[in-house]
Amino acid sequence: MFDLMKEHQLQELHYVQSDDLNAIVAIHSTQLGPALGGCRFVPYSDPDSAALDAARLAQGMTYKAALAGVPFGGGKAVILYPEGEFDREALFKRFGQFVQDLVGRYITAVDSGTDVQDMDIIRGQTEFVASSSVIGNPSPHTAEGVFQNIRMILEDELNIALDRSTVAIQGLGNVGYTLMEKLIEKGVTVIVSDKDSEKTRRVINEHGVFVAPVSELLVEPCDILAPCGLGGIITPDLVPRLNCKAIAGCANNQLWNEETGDLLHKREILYAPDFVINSGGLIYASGRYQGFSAEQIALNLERLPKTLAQVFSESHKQDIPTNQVAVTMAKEIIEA
Ligand SMILES: NC(=O)c1ccc[n+]([C@@H]2O[C@H](COP(=O)([O-])OP(=O)(O)OC[C@H]3O[C@@H](n4cnc5c(N)ncnc54)[C@H](O)[C@@H]3O)[C@@H](O)[C@H]2O)c1
Repeated sequence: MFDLMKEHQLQELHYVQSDDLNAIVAIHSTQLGPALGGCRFVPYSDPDSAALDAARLAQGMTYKAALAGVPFGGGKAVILYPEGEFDREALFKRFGQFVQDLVGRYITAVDSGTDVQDMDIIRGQTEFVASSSVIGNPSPHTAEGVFQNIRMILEDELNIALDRSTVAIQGLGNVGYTLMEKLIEKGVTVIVSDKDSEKTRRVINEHGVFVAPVSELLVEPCDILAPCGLGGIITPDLVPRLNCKAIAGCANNQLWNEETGDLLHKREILYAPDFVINSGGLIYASGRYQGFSAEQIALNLERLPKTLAQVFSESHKQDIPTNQVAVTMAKEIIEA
């Protein structure tokens, strides 16, 4: 446990074990404000993998908040999937009490496997929750941020018009599906894939897009590969087989490790660090939590491609990988 905290520079790591709930909250930093981050509810092979995921995601949230200019730190919660039948309402009620016990050092929100109805249950137990059915789903804002960044990469970095470009999207969930719709609307050729065949059937029927097999999507020839499923999918072994010019998607922690960023840099594949481009949902949720107007939130969202352009510019200038540049920029903001 302490090794994990040291490796990911965690400020705090909280566990709860009860009949209704086994969960972990990782707080990476509260330097810029309370740690804000989603509550993930997906199956893990074992509790250690869940804790590792929470730690990595919390660290990413700190960098994301710093670069998005929001006054929050980074945290993440993971609820371990119960074996067999379970009472979802009781589980999220107990989780809400767990969040309340942290008295505001951690603020929760939706993430993979949770929805705004779950957040409403949590809200019954604590005020420290930045999502609800009234606030709505942050995912469309994440999708809009990723779309604006993809547009910037195509037009400014790759010199390719949107309607002459091809984007391959892995994962047609809350964000990936909306991103696909936005790209299609602008005339982009879209290739998609999802492990859930119901979702791919739906997009074939509704949009007639090309669906690649799950095992092939990452190596499909395209201008931009947009990972929108889970993290850790860009591995060192995959890099030599990639057929894209840039990688820009919403999934958190896309790179297997830091070295993967070096390999992408050497292959001249432009990597848009996930925590730089997927903060639209955070900007929205934190803005609503602070009582900002829709106009103010929209203005904050517009800044995202400028931040990414700054990361690319430093990476070109210093000849270092974009992931390293982005972490350095985030740390400078936090330290300042
Ligand atoms: N929702 C947000 O606002 C938001 C914000 C920031 C980051 N993210 C991150 O973006 C990613 C997607 O978020 P979401 O809310 O759309 O999740 P989601 O659970 O709604 O969708 C993920 C989709 O990806 C598919 N998938 C997973 N692995 C796959 C694979 N290997 N190949 C093909 N399909 C695969 C799943 O079947 C699912 O349809 C997650 O990593 C999440 O942490 C989301």
